[in-house]
Amino acid sequence: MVRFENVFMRYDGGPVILRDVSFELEPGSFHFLTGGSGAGKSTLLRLMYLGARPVSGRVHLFDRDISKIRRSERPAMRRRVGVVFQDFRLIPHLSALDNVALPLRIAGTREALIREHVPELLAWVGLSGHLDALPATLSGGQQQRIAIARAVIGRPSLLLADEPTGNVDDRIAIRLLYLFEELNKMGTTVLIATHNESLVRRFDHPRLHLEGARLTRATVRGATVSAPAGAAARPG
Ligand SMILES: Nc1ncnc2c1ncn2[C@@H]1O[C@H](COP(=O)(O)OP(=O)(O)OP(=O)(O)O)[C@@H](O)[C@H]1O
Repeated sequence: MVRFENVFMRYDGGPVILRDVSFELEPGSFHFLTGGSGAGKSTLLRLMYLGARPVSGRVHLFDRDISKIRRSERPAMRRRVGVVFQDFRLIPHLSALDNVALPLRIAGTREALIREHVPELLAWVGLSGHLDALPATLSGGQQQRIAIARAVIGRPSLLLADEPTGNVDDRIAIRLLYLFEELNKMGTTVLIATHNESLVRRFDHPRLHLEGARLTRATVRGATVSAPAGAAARPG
């Protein structure tokens, strides 16, 4: 689904953000991505949704080396990836319903289906009373839930969520995690970047952890940190 091989990443000659990072996300897997503020979590996600290229090393998405994907192919590949951005990136002049409906409309889904499924999902995330609201009239937590609904509505092959519960209380955070788990059960590969340790410990999924520009893979419930995640994949 996603494979990093010896990836180095820095911005414009700045400090190294990712150093020799190698790992693989198997299809259908569910991982948390943890690390302190500035550890490079968003950068790692950016490389996966074709928002950046590594300085060296290779990133494979859906079995394609991202450096070899033609510009014309990018929109189709991006459509297979649902992204919850840390800053939401909602379209300000569209209602909650229309923001969430957007990926379906782009994919040509029938309007009748959109009118059925989008309100259902918005109700699940607790926004049934806000279908026609513009993002600016909603709280940060409500906007975040629209962003999540938009990312999952098309049942993407890969879901990348950057701090998706950063603006909601624990009760809603757990409910959103259940939503991601449901999506995962239907086949979506999920990677969630988060600072929320209690959430990581509550849900039984392995974690990838960034520290000092290196990636490690931890076992269930984040109990022990083992060898670098890519160790097995490296030659020699
Ligand atoms: N577009 C950019 N240009 C230059 N530097 C950047 C850019 N994006 C991120 N950085 C820098 O890269 C480093 C890693 O940032 P990144 O956002 O990936 O970390 P993070 O782990 O997601 O942090 P947080 O948890 O605070 O969101 C930081 O030092 C940041 O300032």
